[in-house]
Formats: sequence, structure tokens, C-alpha cells
Amino acid sequence: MIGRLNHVAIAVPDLQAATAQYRDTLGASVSQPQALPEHGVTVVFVELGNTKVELLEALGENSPIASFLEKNPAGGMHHICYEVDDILAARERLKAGGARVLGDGEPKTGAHGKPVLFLHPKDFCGTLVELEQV
Ligand SMILES: CC[C@H](C(=O)O)C(=O)SCCNC(=O)CCNC(=O)[C@H](O)C(C)(C)COP(=O)(O)OP(=O)(O)OC[C@H]1O[C@@H](n2cnc3c(N)ncnc32)[C@H](O)[C@@H]1OP(=O)(O)O
Ligand SMILES: [Co+2]
Repeated sequence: MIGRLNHVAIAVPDLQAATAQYRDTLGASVSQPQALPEHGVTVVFVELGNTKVELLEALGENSPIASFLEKNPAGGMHHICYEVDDILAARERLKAGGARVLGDGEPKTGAHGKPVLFLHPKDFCGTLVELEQV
């Protein structure tokens, strides 16, 4: 069911500083910031050739990453995103297997303009999992 690794996400307290770290200190190619108010984050993508790192900063009052950043004030690994070719089929199979699909369970449009879903970290080795249909 899951395919390629689409991105690994790191939540950060300061997206500009984190972008400078990756661009200037690590010499990586970093995209322009993308505000995603419907997701409560602003993101950039670090292009790595074989996959991406998503750097994300809280946006707005009810950001879903606010409490993560309270617990991890310097930032930290936040989620991992796997590609699937049929997100609704994946959702039904996961639900049938007892996994918790977060939110209302309906795919939302992610930063790449593709449908995404999130799976509860407690069901997947303490790791928040994002699925993106490609
Ligand atoms: C889609 C746009 C973009 C893209 O790539 O295209 C993005 O990726 S946007 C990313 C931001 N959006 C989300 O993360 C949506 C899904 N996340 C959530 O719904 C919440 O963050 C949730 C439910 C995972 C956690 O919410 P919250 O932190 O408020 O709940 P708790 O504090 O009660 O946490 C419950 C329990 O889970 C542990 N936890 C929380 N976040 C993570 C995490 N990122 N990785 C691992 N574990 C996590 C938390 O520590 C609690 O555990 P406990 O042992 O009970 O303390
Ligand atoms: Co993501």
C-alpha cells in the first residue's frame, strides 16, 4: 500500500532561521514559504533529490503543531509522509485494520496540491504518518 517516502517533516519555532540553516549552513535548495492557513502551518520544502524535508512553522491560533512545539521548543521531527496511489482505498483498509484516521477522515489538499490524510502517531510506532496520493 505505501510507496515512496514523499517527505520527512520537521516542526520549527522560526521558519526563517531554519530555512537559513538548511540553505546557508547545509547548502541545500529550499523553496519559498507556503502559508497553508487551512492546515495551520507555513511550510518550505528542502529538495534532496531522492526525497524532501518539509520545515513547518505554526500559523494562526489553532495550529495543530502548537502543542508539539510547546513540548519541543527547539523543534523536532514531526511527521513522515508516504505516497499512496489511492488514498480512499488506503483509508478504508487502514480503518478496517483499526487505525485512527485523524480529523473528519476526509482527505484534504496538502502543500503539493494533492489529497492527504494523517494517521494517529500512537498507532504507528509513536510517529505521526501522513499519506499523500500521487
Ligand atoms: C497537509 C499540509 C502539509 C503537507 O505536508 O502537505 C502538512 O504536513 S501539515 C502538518 C500539520 N498538520 C498536522 O499535523 C495534522 C495532523 N496532526 C494532528 O491532528 C495533531 O497534531 C495530533 C492529533 C497528531 C496531535 O495533536 P496534539 O499534539 O494537540 O495532541 P496531544 O498533545 O493530545 O497528543 C496526543 C499524543 O500524541 C503525541 N504526539 C502529538 N504529536 C505528535 C507527533 N507529531 N509525533 C509523535 N507523537 C505525537 C503526544 O505526545 C501525545 O502523546 P502522550 O504520550 O499522550 O503525551
Ligand atoms: Co507534511
